[in-house]
Amino acid sequence: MTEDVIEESADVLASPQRIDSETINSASDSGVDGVIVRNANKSYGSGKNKYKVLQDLNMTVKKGTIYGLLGASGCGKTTILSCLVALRTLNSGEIQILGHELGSAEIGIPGPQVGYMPQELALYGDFTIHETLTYFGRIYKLKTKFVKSQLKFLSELLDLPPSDRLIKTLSGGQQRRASFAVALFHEPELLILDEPTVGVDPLLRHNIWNHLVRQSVDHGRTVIVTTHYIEEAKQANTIGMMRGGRLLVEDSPGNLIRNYGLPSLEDIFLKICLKDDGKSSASQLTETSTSTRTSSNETCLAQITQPSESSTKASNQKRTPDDKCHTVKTVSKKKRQSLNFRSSLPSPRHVNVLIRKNALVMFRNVIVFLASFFLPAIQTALFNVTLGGEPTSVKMAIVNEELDLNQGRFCSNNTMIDCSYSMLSCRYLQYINDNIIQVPYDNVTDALAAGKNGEVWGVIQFGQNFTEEYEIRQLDGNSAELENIFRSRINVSIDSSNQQIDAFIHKWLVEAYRDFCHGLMKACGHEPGAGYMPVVFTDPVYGQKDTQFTESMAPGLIIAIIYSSSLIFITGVFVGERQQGLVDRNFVAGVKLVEIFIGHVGFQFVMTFCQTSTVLITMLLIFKVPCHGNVILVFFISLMQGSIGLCFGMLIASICDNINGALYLTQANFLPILLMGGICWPIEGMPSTLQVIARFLPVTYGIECLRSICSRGWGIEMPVVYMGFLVSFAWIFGLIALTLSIIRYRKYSS
Ligand SMILES: Nc1ncnc2c1ncn2[C@@H]1O[C@H](COP(=O)(O)OP(=O)(O)OP(=O)(O)O)[C@@H](O)[C@H]1O
Repeated sequence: MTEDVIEESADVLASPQRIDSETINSASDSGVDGVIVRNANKSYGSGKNKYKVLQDLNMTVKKGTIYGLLGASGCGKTTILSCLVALRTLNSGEIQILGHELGSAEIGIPGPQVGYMPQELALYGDFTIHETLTYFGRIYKLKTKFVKSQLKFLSELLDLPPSDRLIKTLSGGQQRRASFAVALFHEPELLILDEPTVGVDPLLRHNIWNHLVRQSVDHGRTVIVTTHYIEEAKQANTIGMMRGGRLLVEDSPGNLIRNYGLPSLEDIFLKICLKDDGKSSASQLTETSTSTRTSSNETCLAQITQPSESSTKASNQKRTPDDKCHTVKTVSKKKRQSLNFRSSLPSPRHVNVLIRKNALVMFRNVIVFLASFFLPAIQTALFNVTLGGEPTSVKMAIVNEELDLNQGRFCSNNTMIDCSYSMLSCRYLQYINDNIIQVPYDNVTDALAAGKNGEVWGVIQFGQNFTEEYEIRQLDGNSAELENIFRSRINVSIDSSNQQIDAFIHKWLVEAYRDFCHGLMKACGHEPGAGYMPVVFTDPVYGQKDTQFTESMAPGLIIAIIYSSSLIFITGVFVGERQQGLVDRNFVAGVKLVEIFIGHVGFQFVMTFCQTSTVLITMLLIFKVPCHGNVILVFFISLMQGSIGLCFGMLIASICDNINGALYLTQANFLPILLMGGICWPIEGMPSTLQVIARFLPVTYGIECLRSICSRGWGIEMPVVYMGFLVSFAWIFGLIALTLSIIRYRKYSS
């Protein structure tokens, strides 16, 4: 979400369906300023798969009371609770909390005014209980002393294990109690608890309910609680019974028992459900709900006067809620706008707490931490060690038909120094690189068969009178006959299944011929270069002759490694948080989604900074890959490309709801970049349409920029270099804007 909830409230205020001020005032005047839900409708899915979960639901919770929401599994309890804490929005209908429309800046929901316990754990498994509460304490801006006393109090109340135990090591029941402690911890005005007593033994359940009653009676706090243990809900002031997204009845337990003449709430619920089954007309339903609502309002009014005089006094002294509401309601429009604007800005304190949290989560996962820190450097080292080296021990079959021992034609070692034109085949073979192992074969047929069997990489063949034919060809020059040209050739046949080896054999044999010519001309007193082809590669414009493969690949590899490391880690972390409900819990605690975004990107940026440093140290200092340009520019363009990876990772994480989908998209994103970004193959070698697409990839300009700095030594004044920086900036800002829009859209369309 780009702006916080408070800003969202502006939309809600403008909604034509908002509760009119008369309703607000009358509700407020009569003391009904806890939670009011009117005509709530909510659907999931779209098109044919769209189905209604809440149907014209009305709910009235008086301030300072406990409201027990009962209903079968899947009837929509969690959905309405998540709407109350602003995790989801209604399709239509109104919600008022503590006298204000949900989302308005004054009520602090999401934020410190609400304590929310979701059904799932939604706690950081690698945190201890103490760290968990301290983390939320910082989010709520609580004093250390208060945090300590609450930790002690809640540990006793909820029978929590020692506070230095990691959440992930607790039993299911203990984890739920720790989650409950987080909801109670900051003593919020409104408690929204989704099945808090699941997995809790009867004695503890009793304590929990006692605590909730004290919270409502002594402190005037409002509690909405769902439970599957119907009978324990008797301790609530009001019970709402839900079925199929509708509230069938809403009344005090006493009234329900009296009116239905049944001893247990379970029997009453059954009876109401049976009655509901029998009803067919919608008007009957409306009638029931209206009458029960009226009686509920009366009961709650009676109950709100129940607290003892002393406790009421105490609570009034503490905060006089109505006064507070009144004061806030009269805030001027200008002040409200400035409040909205200020609240929409990310809070540096929240961002700081989130970054520290992310660091702690990372350090607790030692393997992930080490991997994210050292993996890029290890990949770089691997690249340098494995790539670029020349192949060795490449076997080539030699079929030399010049050899004939009977005629004294054999190879001797001193053929390289004299000018005699004898056994030139042997002379040439001595110039061949040692990387080639020469395996003699008697005839071409056997040699080719060995090549086909994979025993050799190719065949080098000389004709019977190679030396004589070679000499004639030299003497005849331009008038050499075609037959003579054929016989004076060195025939080479290579297994081209491996392009790299093919290219190396090709290069070595051509080099050997150049050296052979050079040696022969020199020995005969001629100009050494006379026998060689006249195309000469003089000093290169940039780089050096025979630029190493690693050197030419390095810019692309540096960026690919930094980009992909940043992308993968941030995607995994953020999707994981979302899947575990941690993002939702933070959001309800008042953390804006933009702060969560900054928290992740901020922390991962530090990691990207370290990764960029280790990759460049490995590449430039350890493996001494030459860099002719400014190293600071090299560092910054690499860091920016890593930042694009971070932002792309956040974009993927904001789209995907599960790790598998995120991994798939990460992979799908990485491969085109590797193939089309000019890392593996020059863009100039691609079809023209692909060249255009390649230019739109996030790394293409960055790689070109880095290559120009490293290999050409260019500075920021060169268009290729500054374009690399500008395009990277544009990608970063574009991705941030897109991600924040998606986060905002996805939340408010859920
Ligand atoms: N995000 C979602 N997308 C689609 N359907 C959903 C979503 N969340 C809930 N539902 C469906 O909406 C219905 C109501 O779900 P909800 O979680 O509100 O029920 P519940 O009363 O809280 O159930 P339980 O008591 O089992 O927790 C269920 O059929 C559920 O499958």
